[in-house]
Amino acid sequence: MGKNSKVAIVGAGSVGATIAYAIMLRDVASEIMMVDVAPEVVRGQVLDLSDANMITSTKIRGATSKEAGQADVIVITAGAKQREGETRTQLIDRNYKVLHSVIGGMQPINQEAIILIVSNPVDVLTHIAQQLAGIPKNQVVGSGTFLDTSRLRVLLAQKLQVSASSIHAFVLGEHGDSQFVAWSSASVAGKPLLSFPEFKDADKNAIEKEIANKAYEIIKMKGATYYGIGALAASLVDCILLDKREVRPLSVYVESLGTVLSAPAKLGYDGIERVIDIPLDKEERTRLEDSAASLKEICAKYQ
Ligand SMILES: NC(=O)C1=CN([C@@H]2O[C@H](COP(=O)(O)OP(=O)(O)OC[C@H]3O[C@@H](n4cnc5c(N)ncnc54)[C@H](O)[C@@H]3O)[C@@H](O)[C@H]2O)C=CC1
Ligand SMILES: CC(=O)C(=O)O
Repeated sequence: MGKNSKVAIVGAGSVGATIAYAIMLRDVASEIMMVDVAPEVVRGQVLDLSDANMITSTKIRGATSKEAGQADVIVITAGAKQREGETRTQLIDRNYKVLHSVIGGMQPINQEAIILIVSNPVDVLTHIAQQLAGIPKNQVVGSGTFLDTSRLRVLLAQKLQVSASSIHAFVLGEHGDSQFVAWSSASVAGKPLLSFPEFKDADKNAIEKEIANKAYEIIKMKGATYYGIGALAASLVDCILLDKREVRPLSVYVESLGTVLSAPAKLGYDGIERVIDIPLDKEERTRLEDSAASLKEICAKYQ
């Protein structure tokens, strides 16, 4: 743990609190500051989370937006969540306003900070945050399709009976309905995934649908998703604070497509240090371009 590794979490709802909890259990931050427009929620979450302080050194407290703007890592989870059947992009009008007020309230933001956007629609909000934050673009990143990729690897791991971390496969594009699986580059130990006998008759479309629908399914059953993103976002915070340079599918600006969407990117202390141009076949390239076009159309309304 760094001596002064301060994390701010703006939005102390289910996702914000779960990320805070996962960061505390990893013991990688010296302090977590929680911020929300609802002061009672912050007080309640801080009291509850502080009960874990016997087994973690990460201190937790409520803070102002200005204090949050001076953190090393600022995680934004503020805003509306999907209701049953609602898409992520349908949240844009509400969450654009929230993002505007969150970023405005933190100004001037620490020039060295890394901002991690989690609120949805995450790719569009990351693009907007890159324009509003006043810090270099590569220091503003979204959690993107990291969650979908985890869902995919867990499912593939069950089919292959290997650990999910031994599978190299990415969900790319939008963290949303136009996402796709980069099957042509998926592998285990360098062997193409689709050449394994377990995948000989696999219905790739059905797997893609299952991954893309998982959030809708969970929301239908319990109203929200937060454990998966909590664990994964905490691992991204860890990756930044410890300069791990892991390659993760994150919402980043892709120069060749002129927009923000998920691509494999190297994440470390300085934020996004490199975006990797993953090999895609013709169909996957078309799906990436289609995903970019749909995101650009939404972003254009908020320039
Ligand atoms: N990127 C991803 O993979 C995932 C993203 N999400 C997204 O995370 C967001 C949060 O979801 P939940 O925590 O379940 O919602 P929630 O309703 O439990 O919490 C949202 C919190 O944001 C706060 N808030 C609203 N406006 C604010 C402002 N201007 N400043 C500070 N706080 C403000 C609310 O008071 C509330 O406490 C949603 O947009 C959801 O779609 C959720 C799961 C996965
Ligand atoms: C809500 C959301 O974005 C997810 O669980 O994928």
